[in-house]
Amino acid sequence: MATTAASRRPAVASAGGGDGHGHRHAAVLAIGTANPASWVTQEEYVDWYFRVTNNEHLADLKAKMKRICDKSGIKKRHFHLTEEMLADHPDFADRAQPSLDARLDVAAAAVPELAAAAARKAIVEWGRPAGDITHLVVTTNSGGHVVGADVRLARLLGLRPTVRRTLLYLGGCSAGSGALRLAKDLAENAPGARVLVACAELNLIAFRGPEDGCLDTLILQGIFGDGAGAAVVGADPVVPVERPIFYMASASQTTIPGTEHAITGQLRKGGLDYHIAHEMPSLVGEHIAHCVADALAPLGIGIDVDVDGGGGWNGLFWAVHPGGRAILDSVEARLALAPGKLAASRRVLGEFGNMAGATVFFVLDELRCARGEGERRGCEWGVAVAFGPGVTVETMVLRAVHF
Ligand SMILES: CC(C)(COP(=O)(O)OP(=O)(O)OC[C@H]1O[C@@H](n2cnc3c(N)ncnc32)[C@H](O)[C@@H]1OP(=O)(O)O)[C@@H](O)C(=O)NCCC(=O)NCCSC(=O)CC(=O)O
Repeated sequence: MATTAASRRPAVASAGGGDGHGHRHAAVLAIGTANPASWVTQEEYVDWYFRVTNNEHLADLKAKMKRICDKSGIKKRHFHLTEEMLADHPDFADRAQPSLDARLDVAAAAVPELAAAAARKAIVEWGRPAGDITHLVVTTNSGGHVVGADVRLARLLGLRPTVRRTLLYLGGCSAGSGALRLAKDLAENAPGARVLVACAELNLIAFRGPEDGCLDTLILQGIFGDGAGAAVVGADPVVPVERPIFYMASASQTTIPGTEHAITGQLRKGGLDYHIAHEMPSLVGEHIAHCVADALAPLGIGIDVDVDGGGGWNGLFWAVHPGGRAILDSVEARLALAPGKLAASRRVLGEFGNMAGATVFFVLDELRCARGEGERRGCEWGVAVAFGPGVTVETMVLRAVHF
């Protein structure tokens, strides 16, 4: 008989967010997001991109880029990098030029500022003073400094000098989920801890003009956008001030053997040189079921994927990293998810593109606002899944407080 998450509650979970054995689960207590003010519609992007990089003569590549953008499921993307900035830094469009120093100089100020915009919203929602934050976890793919974005962010927010900081660079698109996993561990193991997690991503670190023979440049420039997300994480919420949104029942990481080649990147003189293999959508589709099943099993949630065409997966709500439209399609097809189950991920992809590690905060924010809609209705339990270099799959099992 099929056992679905909808029909069977985990034997080990208690109402207060614990595991029934005195171990308290951390909760996401607040979420904030932010984007740079300037944005380009996906419809206009191809003309914009080939014009500002002085490559309008590359007609074939332009036509291919148009096909990619048309099929991307993206409506607009926000960018810190503007046409004016590119006029001052034409070297950003040519990765043969030594532009890394200039890119890092821009990112040094812009990353903490964008992260602070998201974090301020999270702190306001949290309802307690910034000085009550005990730990700070900051992650970005757009940086390489000491003193880093964590110190600057702590200063911008007025955090205590004793706040315990962790800075994570170059974690790819799974970085935000990895940071949340770390926050969960900190919150559950340090009594009274309140962990601020922040991630800011700027496309300018990897921006480059189109090049013959490097087709993943088009993917990179065609789907990635800028954004920042933040969350406050803590166990044992102080009611009524703190209002949990999602309890974090478990968080796990899997590295898919033999896939190190699939997503690679390196900081080079011309910026972050990032490559994404064509097979990412099928790779994700192939591995998502066992990663999620492995994460659910210890909680006593079983999914029988062989019954009802795999319909058991519909008993969960889903926060899948929208790495690209084809990735969401692949997950939806493999898990036989009902239409609308990935609507939060698709809305975020549509409004902002793939914001790498920051994206998970946007998807969780969408999901908690989507109470009446198909993706959440009736589902107490759900999963957040993100993919990054490794290939890494970060899986977090969540229990929604209001469902
Ligand atoms: C790019 C797409 C929107 C295109 O849509 P479709 O696949 O439906 O359309 P399509 O097959 O006609 O593809 C349009 C054109 O793009 C080309 N194309 C597709 N994927 C490509 C890739 N990865 N590299 C190079 N070219 C690619 C196709 O060959 C085709 O060329 P032609 O038209 O000439 O035949 C989609 O494939 C997509 O969403 N891909 C997922 C992108 C991805 O891997 N994202 C993960 C980012 S990594 C991440 O999130 C984690 C991290 O970075 O850490």
